[in-house]
Amino acid sequence: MSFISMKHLWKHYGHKPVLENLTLDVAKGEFVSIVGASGCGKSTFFRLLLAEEQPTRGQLLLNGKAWPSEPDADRGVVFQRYSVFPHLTCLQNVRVALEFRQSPLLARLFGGAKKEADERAMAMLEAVGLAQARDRYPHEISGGMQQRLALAQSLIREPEILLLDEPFGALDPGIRADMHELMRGLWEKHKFTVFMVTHDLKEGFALGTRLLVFDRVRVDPQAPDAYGATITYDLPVRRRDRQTYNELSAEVRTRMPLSRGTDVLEETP
Ligand SMILES: Nc1ncnc2c1ncn2[C@@H]1O[C@H](COP(=O)(O)OP(=O)(O)OP(=O)(O)O)[C@@H](O)[C@H]1O
Repeated sequence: MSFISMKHLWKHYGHKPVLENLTLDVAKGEFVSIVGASGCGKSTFFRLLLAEEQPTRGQLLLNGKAWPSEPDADRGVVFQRYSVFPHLTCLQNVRVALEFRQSPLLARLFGGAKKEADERAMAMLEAVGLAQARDRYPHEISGGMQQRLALAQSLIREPEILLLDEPFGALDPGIRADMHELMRGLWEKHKFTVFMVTHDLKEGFALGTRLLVFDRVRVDPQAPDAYGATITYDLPVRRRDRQTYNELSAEVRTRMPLSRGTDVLEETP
């Protein structure tokens, strides 16, 4: 039995299919990179995984059981744009994620529970390299540091499934490389299952154990909304040599219209 299983999954908005006939099995601990042209339904796919939306048809199973019907802490998400609270320090930003979980009504902890939450939040800040910034506010730290903070906020809740929606897309290349290293280390340590949308194929190959390509296989120019996207490529990715990487990149490139970031295929990840 797979950890996550989709069978003939469809998602319509009104009469318009956005995703059609997705069938996919994902094992626990996989790192699934997702690429696809703009507007082909990647965010919609995430909303299904977060249970913010329900499939129109088909099955979505977690450990063989019906998918949870509401968002919960088992699925964390990190977006491209910094989603941290501007009025809270780094430490408070991470602690509040625990407070929301443990005290959903007040989002406040007191006494021993608060001390313990502070210790855990501090350990998480250390894990993402932000220990020195504990008392600084988001506007006082860089974009890369804010993304580290957003990651810490998600990870403190120990999600089983982590959804990354172009998490490094707004960062400079040098900072992205550091973030990749951090992400890989956290994933190897915590073993959560990751889905990461990226427009950068190289990033998808560098971090993923698997690469999915979303694309529309059926297109009717007279009725542009008649068909949705599906998974057209599902490639295993391992640390490979340059030749294999280039072959895989070329395969994906034939399936996916060129979009932002796909011009970085010449180097080995
Ligand atoms: N709530 C909604 N109601 C109606 N249509 C929607 C809704 N959400 C998304 N869509 C449509 O579904 C399609 C897929 O949108 P989605 O945001 O999932 O694509 P995407 O692949 O994430 O795009 P991008 O890469 O640009 O972020 C688009 O045509 C969008 O207009």
